[in-house]
Amino acid sequence: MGHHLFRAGFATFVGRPNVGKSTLTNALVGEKVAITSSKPQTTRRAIRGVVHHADGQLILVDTPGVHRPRTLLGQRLNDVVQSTLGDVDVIGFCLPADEKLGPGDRFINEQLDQHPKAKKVAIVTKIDAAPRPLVAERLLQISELREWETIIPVSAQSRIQLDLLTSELIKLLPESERLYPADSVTDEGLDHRIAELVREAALEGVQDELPHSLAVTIDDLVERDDKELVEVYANLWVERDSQKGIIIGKGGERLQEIGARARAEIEPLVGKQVFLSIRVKVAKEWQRDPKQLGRLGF
Ligand SMILES: Nc1nc2c(ncn2[C@@H]2O[C@H](COP(=O)(O)OP(=O)(O)OP(=O)(O)O)[C@@H](O)[C@H]2O)c(=O)[nH]1
Repeated sequence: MGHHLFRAGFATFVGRPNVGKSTLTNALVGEKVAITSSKPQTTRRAIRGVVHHADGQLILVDTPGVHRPRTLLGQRLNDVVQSTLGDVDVIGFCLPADEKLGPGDRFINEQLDQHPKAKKVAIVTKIDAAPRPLVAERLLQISELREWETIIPVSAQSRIQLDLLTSELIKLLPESERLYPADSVTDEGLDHRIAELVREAALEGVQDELPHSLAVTIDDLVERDDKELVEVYANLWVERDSQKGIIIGKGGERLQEIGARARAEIEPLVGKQVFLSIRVKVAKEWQRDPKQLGRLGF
């Protein structure tokens, strides 16, 4: 083979909550957490990860779940989604193999019409969780939604067709030199990564109602000169006093568990020992209040 085209560009995954976007992103990027200080001038978007491939560089951009907004938070998230979608080379619409096409999917599909420049790929997720005939039926239904560049069935969990997905996505990117150095995986801010890890730790094992009412902010990150230690001061926001009780637990037991779990994830990330302080605070009805939302970074 002679001349070898290199491609690079941006893609984002959209889809209803829980269809497997995060799992797929992590599976493609290959590392859950990796930090690099390099920041190309090409983008201000939230980079979730960079997939390096012989033929190109696929930069995955984060989008919060597109859904029908019920609260102000939902509305804000949708605005973020819209501005991200206007900006990427490829949109991967994730639809789970093990669930029927629903009004939520059709709503998102209609939203995609507003972004004619982006190439659209249907990604059928979780094919390990559905019998073959059902996957086939789903593929047919999805093919009727619109003219896709391609439709690719995958399983992030069982690592089925992930390489194919990567190379198909790269084929749709513009010809370009590398946009990121070859060793970078993600450049998301350290504060943000840490906040996410605290949030994940807090969500482990809690019941349905709570997750949407949780937000984490980082007040301060202090790198100590006198020892190999980073001090992290985090706030964990809930909406109601009752939720505060649930998070803290009897005698503070749950909060301690959350801290220990989060610390175990943060330490490899910063490469040092971590002192983690988590304060649980109540921001009443924060999902509906613009001032609070601003403060929590939405
Ligand atoms: N069987 C199976 N389950 C999967 C697969 N990928 C993800 N899941 C599960 O589906 C659930 C949702 O996955 P996420 O990756 O969090 O979904 P998401 O679309 O990022 O969800 P939001 O963050 O709410 O938008 C989790 O319980 C995953 O373990 C897969 O390939 N196969």
